[in-house]
Amino acid sequence: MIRLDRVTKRYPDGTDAVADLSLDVATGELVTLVGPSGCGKTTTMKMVNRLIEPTSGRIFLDDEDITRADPVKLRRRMGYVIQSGGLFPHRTVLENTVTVPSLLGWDRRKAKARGVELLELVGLDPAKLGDRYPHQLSGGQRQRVGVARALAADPPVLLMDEPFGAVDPVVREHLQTEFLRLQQELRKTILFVTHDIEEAVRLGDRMAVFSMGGRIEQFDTPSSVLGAPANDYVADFVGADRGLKRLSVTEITPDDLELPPIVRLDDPMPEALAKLRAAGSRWAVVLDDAGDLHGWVDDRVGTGTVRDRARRMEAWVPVHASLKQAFGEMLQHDAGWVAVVDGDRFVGVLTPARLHEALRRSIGAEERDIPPADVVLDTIEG
Ligand SMILES: Nc1ncnc2c1ncn2[C@@H]1O[C@H](COP(=O)(O)OP(=O)(O)OP(=O)(O)O)[C@@H](O)[C@H]1O
Repeated sequence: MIRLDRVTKRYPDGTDAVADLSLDVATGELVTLVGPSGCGKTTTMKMVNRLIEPTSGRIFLDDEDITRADPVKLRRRMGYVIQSGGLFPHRTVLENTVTVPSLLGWDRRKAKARGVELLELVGLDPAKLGDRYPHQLSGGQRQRVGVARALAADPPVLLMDEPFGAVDPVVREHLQTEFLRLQQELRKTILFVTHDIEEAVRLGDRMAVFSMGGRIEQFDTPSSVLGAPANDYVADFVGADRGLKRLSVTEITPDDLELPPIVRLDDPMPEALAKLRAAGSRWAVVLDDAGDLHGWVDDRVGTGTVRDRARRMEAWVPVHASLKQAFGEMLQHDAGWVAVVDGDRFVGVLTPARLHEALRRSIGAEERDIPPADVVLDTIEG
């Protein structure tokens, strides 16, 4: 747990970067700090690992007041990732990754094994990339090495300052997805600075919206910040396209899904077609012998078994993915629907119409403070 208690930072030239700020990050929680350039996000973060000393106030890590802790020892308990990756240019990827274990005096074999494990964890091939130098990597790869390095000594806390800021939007989204998956596994306590509202919404369990002078205007879940901005500043900052941003924070639930007819790979085609016709559907989902998702088959007449005609389904998302992920899959694969799976088990399909309904229900639930399932949608009949 990290707790900032009425922290103020005034720089020697009189700039008030942070004013009387209180904030807490629970163990295993990811809190995003978001706000315009110069609003004091970085100053706030750097006070936590004592790269900057607060003028007043106290900062706690668990129950320890770290305003008095040894900064070097403190930083070993906190991984730190910065925008450019901050890698040492004359050290290889593997050497960069094990910077902290080496400083801690781990023996070389153990440190190397840890480096290899971490590169794999962040999706880089150690055999291929471990001996390269940072300039021989893409921007996205460098950021991943930055994350691997921060995790090397398994610190309980991660401080991340615009870690995905230097890469293009497509790579950024990819890194965010992987990072979320990683965090589900690792459950680090994370303070994450960004000026990108979409990123703050997507990654944060809670988000702190800053205004100039290091003031927090709202500190709440992304869903609440989007649904019920605390004041005009926050409403302006989160922007008019709140509905679109809600796509990122609204999870798919089983109630959103349609259940098309289901056939098996070994079913004879005429039997499968009869099933389709009975259900009034143009296509069916195909499951394999184990009951896992294989793909789909359409209603064109054919002989043989479903196996001869079935096509693989490329567009799928795990249950509890966001509506935005589902929409992204549909666009990427030019698909009219996406399959939703729980592990390998097929749960149902999400169609564009159902996705739209789920989004409207999510907005209605937030506005009226009721569960999404209780929202009654008026529909204009076409
Ligand atoms: N060493 C310093 N001396 C004086 N003023 C400083 C110093 N460092 C930062 N500031 C000022 O403090 C304020 C907050 O800066 P900070 O870097 O924390 O903002 P930020 O929100 O992280 O901005 P950005 O998104 O642009 O990185 C700014 O007005 C900045 O100019």
